[in-house]
Amino acid sequence: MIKLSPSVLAADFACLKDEIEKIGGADYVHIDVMDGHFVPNITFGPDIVKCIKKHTNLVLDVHLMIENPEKYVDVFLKSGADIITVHYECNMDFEYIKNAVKSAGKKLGISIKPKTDAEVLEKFLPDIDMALVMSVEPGFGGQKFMPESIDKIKKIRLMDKNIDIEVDGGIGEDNIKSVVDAGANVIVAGSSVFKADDVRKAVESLKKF
Ligand SMILES: O=C(CO)[C@@H](O)[C@H](O)COP(=O)(O)O
Repeated sequence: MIKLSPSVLAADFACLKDEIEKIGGADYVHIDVMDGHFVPNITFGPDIVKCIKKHTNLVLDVHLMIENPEKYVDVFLKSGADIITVHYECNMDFEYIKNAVKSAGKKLGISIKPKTDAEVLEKFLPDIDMALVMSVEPGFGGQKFMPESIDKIKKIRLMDKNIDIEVDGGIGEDNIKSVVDAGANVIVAGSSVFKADDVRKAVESLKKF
C-alpha cells in the first residue's frame, strides 16, 4: 500500500484550512520548508506547521529545504512535524538532527536532489526511516517529472528492502505507476492534487495505485 503525501506548496494558501480538509483521504501532508538559500524560494515557517497541525490528523511530512537544519529541527518538531526530512546536499550537523528527531519519537528522512547519486545514501540507511528522491530540481511546484529518478529509486530499493522511499516532483496519474513499480511507497503530489477540478477525487484515484 502506498502513502500519498499531497504537497501544500500547490494549495491556495489563503484557504489552507479548507485545502487541508479536502485531502483528508490522503495519508500525509507534505510541507516544503524553503529558506531562499538552499533553494531559490521561500515558503513556510514553524508557525504555519503548528496551524496545519490543529486542523488535521494526517501525518505531517516536513521537508526541510534549508541550510543548517540543525538550527530549526527542534522548533519544527515542537510545531507538530511527524517526519523531518533534511537534504544530503546542505550544510548540517547530522548527529544533532538524528538525536533530536529520534528522542522526540519521530521519523527521519534524507533527501537527494536530481544530480546526486543514490549511493550517497548508503551510509545513512541504518539511521533513517525514509529516503526522499527529488524528481524535479527543488524549489518550485508544477515542474516536469525527471524519468532518471526511476533508476535511483530502484537502486535504493536494492540497498534496503524495508526503508520508506518517497518520490517528489511532477507525479500524477500518468507516471505514479512507474515510481511505485520501481520501489517507491510514499508519493508526493502537489499540482496533480491541488490543481485538480476535484481535489478529493484526485486523492482517491492516486491512492488506488
Ligand atoms: O518540493 C517540491 C518542489 O521543490 C515538491 O514538493 C513540489 O511541491 C511537488 O509539486 P508538484 O511537482 O507535484 O507540483
